[in-house]
Amino acid sequence: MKAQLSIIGGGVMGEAILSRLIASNLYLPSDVCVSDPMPERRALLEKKYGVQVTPNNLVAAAAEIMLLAVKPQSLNAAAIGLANAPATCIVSILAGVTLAQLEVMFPSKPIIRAMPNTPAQVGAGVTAIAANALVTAAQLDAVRKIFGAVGTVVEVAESLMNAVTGLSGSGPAYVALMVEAMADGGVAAGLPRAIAMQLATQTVLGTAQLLTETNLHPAQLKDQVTSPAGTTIAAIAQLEKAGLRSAMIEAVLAATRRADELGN
Ligand SMILES: NC(=O)c1ccc[n+]([C@@H]2O[C@H](COP(=O)([O-])OP(=O)(O)OC[C@H]3O[C@@H](n4cnc5c(N)ncnc54)[C@H](O)[C@@H]3O)[C@@H](O)[C@H]2O)c1
Ligand code: PRO
Repeated sequence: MKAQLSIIGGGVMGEAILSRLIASNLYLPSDVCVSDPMPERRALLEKKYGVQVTPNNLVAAAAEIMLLAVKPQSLNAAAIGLANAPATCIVSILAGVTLAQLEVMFPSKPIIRAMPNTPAQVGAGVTAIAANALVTAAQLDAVRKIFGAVGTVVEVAESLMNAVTGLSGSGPAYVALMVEAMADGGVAAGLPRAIAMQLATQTVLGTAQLLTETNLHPAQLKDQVTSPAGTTIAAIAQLEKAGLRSAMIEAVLAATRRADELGN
């Protein structure tokens, strides 16, 4: 059952990446093997995507690219026996786990550390990647294509990967919290829940699109919305009083520190 790509851990992120790789035809289902100890996960992934599945990581590891998608806390258990696995290139999406740690587990292997995020499920993710010195240009290109199928890809110095984790890796949760709170505000002001959710999500989506397409600085965008003595400045005064900006900065820093801890 030699596969071109193996995914060790078929959970939320493993499936998010898998689903887009199959949908975009980058890999045929028969070229992918997913390893997971949970029979229900294996059954679901086999049925939904037609990929090979196995409970045995070593079987899955006989692939050209091995994507590690287990929790950092499961890495030691998952890596047992994989050090001499024939996979040519190893890709890890584990928060906090460094290239140096992976190089101890997988000596003399080309390794790429990556940090995607959950909008990958709809092809709108962003993934940062950092490669060790043994990765060839062809391998880097193949891994860029994998993450390109789930969104945009940026290359960063490995020293910045925990900051990436704190910002874009965990970021979808911050935005989801904000959408939920904005919708709650709308409901408090009398809107039906479904309409409040539609207005909140489309406002976030549209604002992100506007910033991306126009290259406007966020402060310019804010000024365009904010009329003198109008509604927006009344809201902004409340957000500043509640320390929204400082809370967001501290949140990203806390997540970055937690990624540091997960790597220790
Ligand atoms: N969820 C996110 O937003 C996100 C974003 C970027 C990176 N990550 C990283 O991706 C990794 C996976 O996160 P997730 O949210 O998909 O977790 P998850 O718990 O949904 O998936 C992990 C999967 O690994 C399987 N597993 C456990 N032990 C295993 C073993 N020994 N061998 C093989 N498989 C095993 C589990 O059964 C589970 O299906 C984490 O390291 C996390 O840091 C997650
Ligand atoms: N989810 C993982 C965590 O919370 C890593 C980034 C997003 O640890």
